[in-house]
This record gives sequence, structure tokens and C-alpha cells, in this order.
Amino acid sequence: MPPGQTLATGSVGTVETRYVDLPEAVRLDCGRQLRPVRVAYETYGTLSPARDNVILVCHALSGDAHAAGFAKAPSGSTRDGFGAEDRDGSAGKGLGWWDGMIGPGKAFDTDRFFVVSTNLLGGCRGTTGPSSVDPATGRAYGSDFPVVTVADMVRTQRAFLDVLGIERLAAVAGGSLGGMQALEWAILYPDKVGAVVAIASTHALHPQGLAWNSIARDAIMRDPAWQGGHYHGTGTAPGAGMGVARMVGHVTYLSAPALAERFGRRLQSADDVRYTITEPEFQVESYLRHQADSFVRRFDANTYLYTSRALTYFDLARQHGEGSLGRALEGVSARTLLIAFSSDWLYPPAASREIEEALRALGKPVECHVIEAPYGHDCFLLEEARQTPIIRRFLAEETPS
Ligand SMILES: CC(=O)SCCNC(=O)CCNC(=O)[C@H](O)C(C)(C)COP(=O)(O)OP(=O)(O)OC[C@H]1O[C@@H](n2cnc3c(N)ncnc32)[C@H](O)[C@@H]1OP(=O)(O)O
Ligand SMILES: N[C@@H](CCO)C(=O)O
Repeated sequence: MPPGQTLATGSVGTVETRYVDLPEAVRLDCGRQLRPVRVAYETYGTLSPARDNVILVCHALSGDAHAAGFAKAPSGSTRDGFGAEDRDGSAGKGLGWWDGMIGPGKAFDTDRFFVVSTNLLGGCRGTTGPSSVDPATGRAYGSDFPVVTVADMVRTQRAFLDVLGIERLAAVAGGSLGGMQALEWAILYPDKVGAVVAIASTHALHPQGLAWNSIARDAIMRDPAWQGGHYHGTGTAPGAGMGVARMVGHVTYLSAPALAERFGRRLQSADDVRYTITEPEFQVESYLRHQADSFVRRFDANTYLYTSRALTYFDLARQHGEGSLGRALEGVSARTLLIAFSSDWLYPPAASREIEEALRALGKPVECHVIEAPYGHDCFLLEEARQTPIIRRFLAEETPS
């Protein structure tokens, strides 16, 4: 734990990311198979003797397996090492990205549940992804990595849980892309999931969301340092494009009122305007550059491309329902909890309501809560106190032995 920090009440304490190598190839939607596949994971709490108290937590675009507690820095860890960085990537703080939600007495209560968190397929934090070595060439896959889908991520999680000897999940939960994975679980493995908690998520990203993701990916691919996706080992990486991608992405995770309240039109310098086109003149510009710089230090550009592509392909109606969301959800047997935030225009409450209505029309158990909060999409990371009672009450119905 870093000097000067103490464990918060309800913390899972110091944790370490571990790794599992899957025994078999993962079959992908694109028709290719991936082997070998390594999965990075962390666990919190205690597995019940009946192995029936497992909650799988799935992360969003830029998360990793380190969801809770303080990371135990592996000796000799590098920037690309795993678990040594905190929720925003600043080495040394080491707090998991959903620490406010996972722990004793928290939303995902580790006094009751055994919480498992994995880095998703295609990731850059320990699970096999485009920066992993391609056994066919001995070099990083780069853009030769197969295009993966949310369903591929879920199949990988299923295979990983088989290795751990976990057959059924009491619940699967996540925000944003993590919520997509949770919903996909309920469809792919209906008899293996007791409950779904999908927060700030959707059944299919709307066209404006597709557009912003497209701009972000283009920013990376148009950076000459991207080199067609084969920049690993060249000593350079598309940091400029990644920075722009993150700035674009980060604005979509916020709301106009949140930006107005936090930064207004305030200048970064205490003095008057400096008549510059290159320097961040406004506080909001400086903030975005800071977010870009932190992100470039902690994340792989190709993982951004593949993950963004996966979340844009995600469309439950197209994948499973021949265009009908209701048909796609017909086989779901899990109880479903949907949480959305009033200011989230990227994953708007309307999308959660559509899922709710489709499940309700099918007679499936579902509840949907829209929390009035101003911070936009990232509310699922910030509004822990308001999500906690809803989730705890919902999960109280799961009765592991
Ligand atoms: C989702 C998953 O599954 S995991 C991934 C989750 N993590 C991320 O997305 C990381 C990046 N995102 C963020 O930081 C998100 O805003 C949140 C929601 C996670 C955190 O929000 P907050 O705690 O409100 O952080 P905030 O957005 O205010 O950013 C604070 C940072 O901006 C910096 N900052 C604030 N104002 C300025 C400014 N005018 N100029 C420069 N930097 C600034 C702060 O110094 C701070 O820096 P630090 O993080 O290096 O300490
Ligand atoms: N801030 C989150 C939002 C994506 O949904 C992330 O970077 O993963």
C-alpha cells in the first residue's frame, strides 16, 4: 500500500492479479480460433463450499482485472505490468476501479459473495490481446489479432470459470461495456446465471455512439505511429492518436452540465488569455490533455481499437433475435437489474427502459432504476452510494449457502 494511505472501511485489502491459461482454443464469432489464451483475474471474498456465491464483475472499455482493493505491485512490474496502477492509471495509488462497490458491506458484498473480476479478451492488462505474442510469428499480434465480440469475451470468461471449477454464477455485473457482457451472459448461458446487474449499459449503442467511437478509432489509425497496427517493438506507439481518442471518449463519458459546473469557461492561467493556439487555454482543455496523457501511459492503442469495435458490434436484437430485442431475450432466465443515469446521453436511460420493457413483455423478472445524477456516463463509477442500496436489495434475493 502506498505511504500515507490507509485501507478504507470495507476494503478487500491488498490483492494480487493472477493468471489462468485456458486449456483449449476460444472459438470466435469471426470464424477464427484463438490459442493460447491467458486470462488475468482477481478474486475478493470467499468461495462457498457449494460454489454458489460467485459474482462475475465485467469491466468497461479501459478497465482491468483490478476492480477492488489495493494492488500488490509485482516485483519488477513495468507500466505494462498488471495491477500496479490505480483506477486512473497513476502508478502508486493502486486502488481498484470499482473499489467503492466491491468489499465487505458494499454493493457487491464480499462478506456474502465471492467476486471474480477478469480482464476482457483483447485487453492489455494481462489477458490475451493484440499486444500478446502471436505464436505463428513470435511477435505481437498487432492488427493481426482477430476481431473479437462481446460474445467472444463472454465465452472466454465461461472457459476461464470452468478452469476455476465454477459452474454457475449467482450474478454477473458490470457497467457500460461491462453491462453488455452481463446481458450477453444471460443470453448465451441462461442456466448458468442467477441474476444480471447491467449499469449504464444498452442492448445496442445508438448511431451517435457509433459515430464517436469511429472518430476515436480513426484518430488512432491516422496517427502514422500506428504503422498499420504493427507498432509493437518499433520503439514508438500512436500516443498522439490515442490521446485524441481518449479526449473524445472522455467528453462522451461526461455531460454538458457537469463540464459547465466543473470548469465553466475558466482560464487555466490566472492571467488573462495568452493568445495561443497550442497551449490549453481553458481549464477544460487542460483537464482533457491530462486525461489523454494518463491514458496513453496506461493503455494499448490496439486494445482500444478492438474493444471499441466490440462494443459497437454489440446488438442483441441483431445477434440473437433476427432484429427483435424481445426474441433475443426470450431464453433469459436470470433476474435482471438495470440502472441508468439521467445525464448519460451515451448509454441513455431509454436504452435500459427498452430492455426492461422487452423483458417485462416476456414475463421475466426485471427492475429498472434511473438515478438522477449530473455527471453523465461515468456516473456508474462515481455514484457508488446511490447504486449500493439498489444493488444490495436486489442481490439479497440471491441466497447462496
Ligand atoms: C470503467 C471501468 O471498468 S474501469 C476504467 C475507469 N477509469 C477511468 O475511466 C479512468 C479515467 N476516468 C476518470 O478519471 C473518470 O473521470 C472517473 C469517473 C473514473 C474519475 O472521476 P473523478 O474522480 O471525478 O476524476 P476527474 O475526472 O475529476 O479527474 C481527476 C484528474 O484530473 C486532473 N485535473 C482536474 N482539473 C484539471 C485541470 N484543469 N488541468 C489538468 N488536470 C486537471 C486532476 O488533477 C486529477 O488528476 P489525477 O487523476 O492524475 O490525480
Ligand atoms: N470511463 C470508462 C467509461 C467507458 O464506459 C472507461 O474508460 O472504461
